[in-house]
Amino acid sequence: MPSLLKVTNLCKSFKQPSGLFTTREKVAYGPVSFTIEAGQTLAIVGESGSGKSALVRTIAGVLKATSGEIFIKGQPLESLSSQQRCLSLRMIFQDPSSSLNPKMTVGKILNAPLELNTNKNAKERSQKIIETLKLVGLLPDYLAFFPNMLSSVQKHQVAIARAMILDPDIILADEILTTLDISLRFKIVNLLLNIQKIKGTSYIFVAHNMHLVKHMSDQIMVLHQGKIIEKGSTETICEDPQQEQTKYLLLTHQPDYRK
Ligand SMILES: Nc1ncnc2c1ncn2[C@@H]1O[C@H](COP(=O)(O)OP(=O)(O)OP(=O)(O)O)[C@@H](O)[C@H]1O
Repeated sequence: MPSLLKVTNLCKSFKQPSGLFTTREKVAYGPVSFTIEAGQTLAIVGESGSGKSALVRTIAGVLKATSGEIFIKGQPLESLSSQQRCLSLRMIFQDPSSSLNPKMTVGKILNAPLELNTNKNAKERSQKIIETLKLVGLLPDYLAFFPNMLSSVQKHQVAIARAMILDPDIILADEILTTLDISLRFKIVNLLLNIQKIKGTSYIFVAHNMHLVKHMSDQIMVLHQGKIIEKGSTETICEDPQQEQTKYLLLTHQPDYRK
């Protein structure tokens, strides 16, 4: 049976000006290969500029890969319609304060993907919206709220609801916890773990905080200057890191780390 997500030799480079009339290729990451199965969580970690965001943005379809392939359940991602992609993969962006349209109510924000990607009628959409709000721990009262009426954690809950409303197989989350303080981070992590238990969703997480990564991921992939320098089960990577960069990441986020 094919893997839920298979990434093969994926590369991304950007053209950058190097003189008045010349450009040069700047490699953001690659070649990168990995697989993820249903219900698993992969954490992508690495120092700033190592290519984490560019990688998840490519998988989400926001960036076009320079080379390499992405397969969902054995099918090339490019062969899927935009509707099929949305039903397979949804992205949660870094800062919900800027990714939620301030002019739309929570109800409209959650209705939009259903209207665009499903054949549900108004009643079915309304039921799905209420069910999804419940899944993320919000009451139906929030349907009429605008984003500026929500606390930062509630904005995260709505961003997660917007990603979950189509019941995707995979959620891509790019440093979604950085704007929250530590207790709220754990609230959101626990919410995501609970959703995973109920729905079997797979997550790909870009994260800096190794403590949270340890708490919620099954696999860790460490990027350094666009290359995978270490990859394995969370337990193995955290207990026996092989690379200096991995040890440094663990050291900076785990005061009790002694290796
Ligand atoms: N749109 C772009 N145009 C040109 N170069 C880019 C672009 N986006 C990213 N890069 C470059 O690609 C490399 C990887 O960037 P990326 O944002 O993926 O790193 P990151 O690991 O997510 O960093 P951070 O943790 O700071 O978000 C960097 O050198 C960056 O300057």
